[in-house]
This record gives sequence, structure tokens and C-alpha cells, in this order.
Amino acid sequence: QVMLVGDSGVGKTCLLVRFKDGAFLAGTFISTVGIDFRNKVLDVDGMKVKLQIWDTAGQERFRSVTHAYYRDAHALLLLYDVTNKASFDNIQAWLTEIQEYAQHDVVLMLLGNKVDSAQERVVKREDGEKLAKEYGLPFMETSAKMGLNVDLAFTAIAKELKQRSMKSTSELHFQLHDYVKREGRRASCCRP
Ligand SMILES: Nc1nc2c(ncn2[C@@H]2O[C@H](COP(=O)(O)OP(=O)(O)OP(=O)(O)O)[C@@H](O)[C@H]2O)c(=O)[nH]1
Repeated sequence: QVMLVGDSGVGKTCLLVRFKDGAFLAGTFISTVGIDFRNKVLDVDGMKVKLQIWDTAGQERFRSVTHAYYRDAHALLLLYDVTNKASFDNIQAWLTEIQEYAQHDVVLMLLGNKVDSAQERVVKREDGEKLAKEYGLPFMETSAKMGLNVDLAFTAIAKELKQRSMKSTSELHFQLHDYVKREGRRASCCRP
């Protein structure tokens, strides 16, 4: 499961729709109520990875609803809007919330959305990079409107999740192998 988080209006729903349907939701802004989800299967190096993507509501009044979902998220895409300074300043608060509610090993990525609006940009690319570096997060600038870096961001997440799942399966195999060997030895040594 991948969860999209960030202030209201930063473009979470648009990013998801762009990724899922390759389209941009133009026109009136309809704020997400509670939580919404969509599935998409991605081909990662010849292997199918199914992403279930949760689009959360950025509005403060839905915060308690989203808190409950953090626990089950394997990855989080944290968005701000490059044309909205407040959404960037709030990233620290989102990170605190993530620290409190999400799994400690959650895959996390910072995205600065709406880079197509060059005229209205108030958050520089370097500012995003600096913040990401400070927290050790991968960072990308995106545009749900133009489709810039959207697939790339989700693919990077899918790759990381695939790698982790393979690692944990091989670790599991290893442990199992070890266990069988150990128990086998014990069984043979204690045989009457
Ligand atoms: N120029 C531009 N506008 C965008 C982009 N992405 C989203 N928008 C606009 O920003 C507004 C908010 O987009 P949403 O995707 O609904 O925002 P949200 O983060 O899901 O908001 P909540 O559901 O309230 O949390 C809409 O009017 C979109 O048209 C983008 O990449 N570029």
C-alpha cells in the first residue's frame, strides 16, 4: 500500500489520476473527503507489482481518519505545492505526524508538485532538495498537469517495495533454512 499525504490542494488526487488514467482533472477543485483508493499494477523489471494507492484528505478535519491508515502503509508520497509556501513549510509537521503514526521502516519520498506553474512558483527546487537532504529523503519535482515525473515517482516506489519484499522473503528462507538445520540436528542428536 502506498499512501499520498500532504496539505489540501497540493495535487494528491490529480497525481493519482494522472498515474492511474494518464489524465489531468482540470476545472473545479473537489477536495477529498476522508480517504479514497485505486489499484494499479506496474511492471517492474519484468515482475508485476500491484500498488494499492490511498489518496488521503489534506484537510485538517479529516486528520483523525487518515491517522488510522498510516500503520498499514508500506510507502508514503509526501507532497507539497511549489506555488504554495505554506504547504512546503508544513512538510516538517507532516514528517512529525509520519514519525508518530507510520511504520518506522516506511518507504518515504518527498514530491514538489505543480512545477508547470513556473510564474507562480515560490518554492525553489533547491529548497526542496535541501529539505529532502536534511531528512535523508529521495526527492522529485512533479507536475500532475503535464505528467512530469509522475510515473517515475511511482515506479521508484514500486521498485523499492519489490526489492524489500524480495529481501524479506530471502531472509525468511534463510531463517527457515537455519531453523530446519538446527532442529534437524537436535532431532538426530536426541534420537534414542
Ligand atoms: N498547475 C497545476 N495544477 C495542479 C496540479 N496538480 C493539481 N493541480 C490543481 O490543484 C488543485 C488541487 O488538486 P487536488 O489533486 O484535488 O488536491 P489534493 O491534494 O488532492 O487536495 P485534498 O483532497 O483537499 O487533500 C486542483 O484545482 C488541481 O487542478 C499540477 O501539477 N499543476
